[in-house]
Order: sequence, then structure tokens, then C-alpha cells
Amino acid sequence: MKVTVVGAGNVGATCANVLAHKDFLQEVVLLDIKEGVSEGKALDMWETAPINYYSTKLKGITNDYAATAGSNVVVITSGLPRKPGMSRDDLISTNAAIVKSVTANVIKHSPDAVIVIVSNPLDVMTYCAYLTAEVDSRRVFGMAGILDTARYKAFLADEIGCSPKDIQAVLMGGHGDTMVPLPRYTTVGGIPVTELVAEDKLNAIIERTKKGGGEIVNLLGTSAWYAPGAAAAQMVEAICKNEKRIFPCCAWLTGEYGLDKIYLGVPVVLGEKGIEQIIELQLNEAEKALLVESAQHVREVMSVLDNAQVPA
Ligand SMILES: NC(=O)C1=CN([C@@H]2O[C@H](COP(=O)(O)OP(=O)(O)OC[C@H]3O[C@@H](n4cnc5c(N)ncnc54)[C@H](O)[C@@H]3O)[C@@H](O)[C@H]2O)C=CC1
Ligand SMILES: O=C([O-])CC(=O)C(=O)O
Repeated sequence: MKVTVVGAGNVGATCANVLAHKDFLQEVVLLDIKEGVSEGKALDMWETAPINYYSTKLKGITNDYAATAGSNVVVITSGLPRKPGMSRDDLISTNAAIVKSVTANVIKHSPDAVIVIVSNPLDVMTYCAYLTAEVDSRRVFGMAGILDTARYKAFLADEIGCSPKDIQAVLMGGHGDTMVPLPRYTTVGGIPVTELVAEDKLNAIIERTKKGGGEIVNLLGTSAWYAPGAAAAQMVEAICKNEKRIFPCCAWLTGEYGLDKIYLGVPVVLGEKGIEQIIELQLNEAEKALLVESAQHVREVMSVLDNAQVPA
């Protein structure tokens, strides 16, 4: 199995590094537009193989898509990250042009690849890649929900004083401040979270989760990479190993949850074909209203893309 990661910046390099350490792939190709960056990072990672005992070969490439040919999965992380004071949506015009040209190159050389988008604004960049790739939507989807639920679980683990391993949770909606963490679908070692965390504390954790990306941006001056890179790698693993894992992913909806023709975070079954099933939860009225509000926000950003003349 061969995986390409486009963008050898913070998230892309972390994703490639995590994938290599998992040691289930033959090759990871890391591609960037900046001369030497992917070559240098791939070489540095490869030099950890004898220390950390893995065999996955790493190859760094500057903008030569022929080297990505025949990839089973391609992760697209190329694009600008935000700085303090910016929203993810502010990145749209620059990143849409990048995602569009990268997707066209990727699909030309790996027409059967499953494509995982990471670039922001996530839901709309995934839509942009889907429009460009012109393949089945089950093969083009985005990473956000695993990251957002990981933040939610990490904050809950701190509050409860338990292992994050024991927390299960569902979070839906767009990858932004309107995301919808779902306490009704959150359990800790099988116990409903509401039996362990007081309502005010739970609400504070939900609010912190929604702004979790911004919290890191304010600390670092750029956005997160360890958790995003690990989250994208977890998706790649589920696809390559045909694991049928259930994850929240940014998927193309065609009527599910009453929403049509929109990319939005929903629980899915992930396997070798990409999104093999979209799971429809029986949301209550309050949860549905939050999801619709989130979808409305994503549609507003989608319309910016639809109305823009994004250069190839
Ligand atoms: N979906 C999510 O949950 C998350 C999304 N992100 C997004 O991921 C993207 C990458 O973030 P970072 O890695 O921190 O940024 P970064 O600046 O460290 O890396 C981006 C890389 O993309 C490369 N690049 C730019 N144009 C390219 C092109 N046409 N072809 C190939 N490579 C190109 C740059 O040279 C750079 O190395 C940003 O848009 C960020 O907002 C970041 C974290 C989480
Ligand atoms: O906050 C950002 O800009 C990057 C991102 O999507 C995240 O870390 O959730």
C-alpha cells in the first residue's frame, strides 16, 4: 500500500511520521511545492526507522506528481494555516486555489485513490476537491471530526480524572465554532457522561471544544499539528486496513439528516472504499437545530467558493 501526503508542513509531516511509525504501509510519499522541504523531512524521518523499528519507506518529492502515481490514499494538507485573529474561513481564496490544483494533479496520477482533505476551511475545501476530482463522493472526504472529538475527549478526561481511552463520543457539523458535540452520545467506560460531569462543567467543555483550534492558534501563532496529523493518519489506517471504523468525518450528504448537497461532519463507516456508510442518528429537536445552524454556516462559505473564480 502506498500513501501520498501533499504538504510537508506541520500537519503533513506529522501525518507522514505517524503513518511510518504504524509500520503497515510499503511507502509514504511526502510532496511539497517548496524545494528540499519534503526531501529533508522524509530523510530525517527515515533515519528514525532503525531507532523506532519500522520498515515503511519515506520519499520526499518537490512537486513531481509522477512519484505519487498509484497511491491508494492521498492526504491533502497543502495550504496556509491561520494566524491569531483569523478564522478558518479567511483562508478560503488562497487555499481553494491550492486544493484545486493539487487535487487535479493527484487524480491524474492516482485515479483510484481515496482522497482525505485536511486544508482549511475544511468543509469547503473538501467540497472544492470533490468538484475538481469528479469522482464518487465516497472517495473524497475530510478530516475534522476525529480531531474535534479527540479534543472533547481530552478535556473530559482531564475533568473526570480518567483515561481518554475510555471516552466514546460523537460530534457532528462543520469544522468551526458551530460544530455540534453531542453529550447525549458521550459515554465514559459505558457510563453516560451526564452522570459524571455537572451540566455547567460539561457546557464549558463543549464551548472549549468548539474553540479548540483557536486555543492552540493563540498559544502558538499558527495552528495545531500533532493531533491533526495523528487524526488524519488514523483515517488512513482505517481505509488501508479496511477496518470499518466508525468515525465522524466530513462527508457529502445527499438527504441524510434532511441536508442535501453539502459536506458536513457526520458519523461514517470507514473502509477500503472510503466512506462505506453514513450513519443517521435519531437526533432530538435541539440537536437537529444545532446541526442545521452549522450547515447554514458551511453553505455561506460554500457560496463564496461557488461564486469565486478560483484559478487552476
Ligand atoms: N482539518 C483540520 O482539522 C485541520 C486543518 N489544518 C489546515 O491544514 C493546512 C496545513 O496546515 P499546516 O501544516 O500547519 O501548515 P504549514 O504552513 O506548516 O504547511 C503547509 C504546507 O503546504 C505547502 N504548500 C502550499 N502550496 C502547495 C502546493 N500548491 N502544493 C504542495 N504543497 C503546497 C507549503 O509549502 C507548506 O509546506 C492549513 O490549511 C490548516 O488550516 C490544520 C490543522 C487541523
Ligand atoms: O484551528 C485551525 O485553524 C486549525 C484547525 O482546523 C484545528 O486545529 O482545528
